[in-house]
Amino acid sequence: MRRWNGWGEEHTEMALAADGARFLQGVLGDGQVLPLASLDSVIKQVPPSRLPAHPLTSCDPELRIRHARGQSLPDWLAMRSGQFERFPDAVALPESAEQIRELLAFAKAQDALVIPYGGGTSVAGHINPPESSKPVLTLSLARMNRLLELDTTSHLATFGAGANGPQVESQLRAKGYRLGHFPQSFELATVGGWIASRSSGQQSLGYGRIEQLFAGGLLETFDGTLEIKGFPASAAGPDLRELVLGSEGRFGVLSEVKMRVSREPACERFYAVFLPDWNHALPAVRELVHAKVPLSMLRLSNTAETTTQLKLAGHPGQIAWLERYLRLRGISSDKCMLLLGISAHPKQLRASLSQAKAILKPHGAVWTGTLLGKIWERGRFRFPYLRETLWQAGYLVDTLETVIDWSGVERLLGALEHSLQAGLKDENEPVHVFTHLSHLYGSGSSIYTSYLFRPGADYKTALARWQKLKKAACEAIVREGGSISHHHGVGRDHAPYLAAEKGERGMAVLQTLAQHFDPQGRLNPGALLLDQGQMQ
Ligand SMILES: Cc1cc2nc3c(=O)[nH]c(=O)nc-3n(C[C@H](O)[C@H](O)[C@H](O)COP(=O)(O)OP(=O)(O)OC[C@H]3O[C@@H](n4cnc5c(N)ncnc54)[C@H](O)[C@@H]3O)c2cc1C
Repeated sequence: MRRWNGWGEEHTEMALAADGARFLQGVLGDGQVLPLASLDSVIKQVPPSRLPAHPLTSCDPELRIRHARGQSLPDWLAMRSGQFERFPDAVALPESAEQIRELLAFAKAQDALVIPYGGGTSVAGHINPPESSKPVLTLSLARMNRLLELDTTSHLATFGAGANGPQVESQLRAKGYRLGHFPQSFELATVGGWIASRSSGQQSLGYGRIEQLFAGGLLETFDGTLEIKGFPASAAGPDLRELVLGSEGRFGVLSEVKMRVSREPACERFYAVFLPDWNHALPAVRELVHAKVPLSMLRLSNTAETTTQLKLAGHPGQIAWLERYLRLRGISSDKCMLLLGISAHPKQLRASLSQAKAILKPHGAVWTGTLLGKIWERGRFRFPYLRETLWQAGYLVDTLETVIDWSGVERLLGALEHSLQAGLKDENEPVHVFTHLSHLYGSGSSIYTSYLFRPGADYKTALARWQKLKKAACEAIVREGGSISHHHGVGRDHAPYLAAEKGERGMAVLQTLAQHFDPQGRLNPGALLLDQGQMQ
């Protein structure tokens, strides 16, 4: 059973090693555990639905609770305190495009708002019912999760847009294929949600971001179905796929999506490499991407993240042994860990490996084989469960991400980390901050920063601390010329910062598109674009 107030399956946990707990206590002080509201107490708060009964909708209070919030930190604070503020009035779980169209017609007739819902893993307030006098219908794609067609000649797979990561990959694997989109939220996030919020998977270096994987599909709108035909490439004017990518449920509901798939790789390995410090590590990874070495993943942790990861990993004996070995090889406390993935035929794997080794050697790299890579691979979708463990230990964790050209990476990273480290100085409260680069391009890189802090005495303090940190970090991103999101999307939390990136004319184009698809502003208002009330 999925947790109603947090991440993932109820009985899955990720332990925090004693060494890790001591480390956190050292950097942040004693944890502060906040009390949890019970599901029963929240069920009692759910108001009567403002929507009439419909055969395709349910007003069950628990279902409404389970679709009321995503996975951002303020969502967690709302769910755990029981202060949800708002719930959808009804939830629908359509099984076909026809039913989606019927539900859109119902919403129109009832003057209701509609929130398309994939896996509900948004970390930017995408799927939270907005404050409105109108009733809210949340439309979950969870039942539209099948592989509908696999064209093995063209390597194209058509899915129901509600298929989540395991459903996508297990149906493809049975036929020897792979999509290769592995966001950390893989367990719950859906292919429709990936497209609608421009997601990026951990192996985007090899498989591409979602925009490279999305070939076409069907968008159900108030005006009928928009069919986006997929071609390998086309010069026939602007590409309509771009209307859907990042549309965040504002223009319509994706019912079917056609994805570019590959054969399962014959061989896949993840290697851990250590570099002496950030000044050696950054040019090293830049050189790797500029040389276009066929790799499927690069993930470079800065010194603070490397230290934190090794402390939280458990196995202190093995880590001490690793650190002794690295010291002997000239790598000490400033070290940066690089995880490098290759997914290929064994011959290609050997060639990529030797090319990567030749490039990294002059930068002082020490290779430690595949053991740490295997540990990472086994736990890659379990890390989100650590958030639960940290909560229980009395610490909050959140992440921020952005992207910028290589010439700005160091500057933006420094400003972002500083904004967070200094963010609670007025309360004399420490914030533990660390960063990695995990989506690298010829022209630049994403920057992914995690920050841990204590909630304070109550939920109000916790939320105020988060708001302060988030604002400082978003302002630093905008000031330094980064994008407000590399892969989490805009949602409601980042919407105030979008205009800085798109400019006045760009925003006008997006508003016009929203107006075209949804003249009455029913589809997910407040996400992506600030709506009239919020702009005043
Ligand atoms: C622990 C954790 C780790 C994460 N790691 C990553 C990561 O590595 N990479 C990454 O890219 N993101 C990551 N995310 C963010 C999140 O998983 C992504 O934004 C994901 O793409 C959301 O997919 P979803 O199916 O859960 O969509 P939802 O959260 O349900 O919805 C997101 C947006 O898409 C719209 N939408 C959803 N389905 C449809 C549809 N069928 N038609 C039209 N609109 C639709 C919604 O209206 C909403 O605006 C992470 C989140 C968490 C909690």
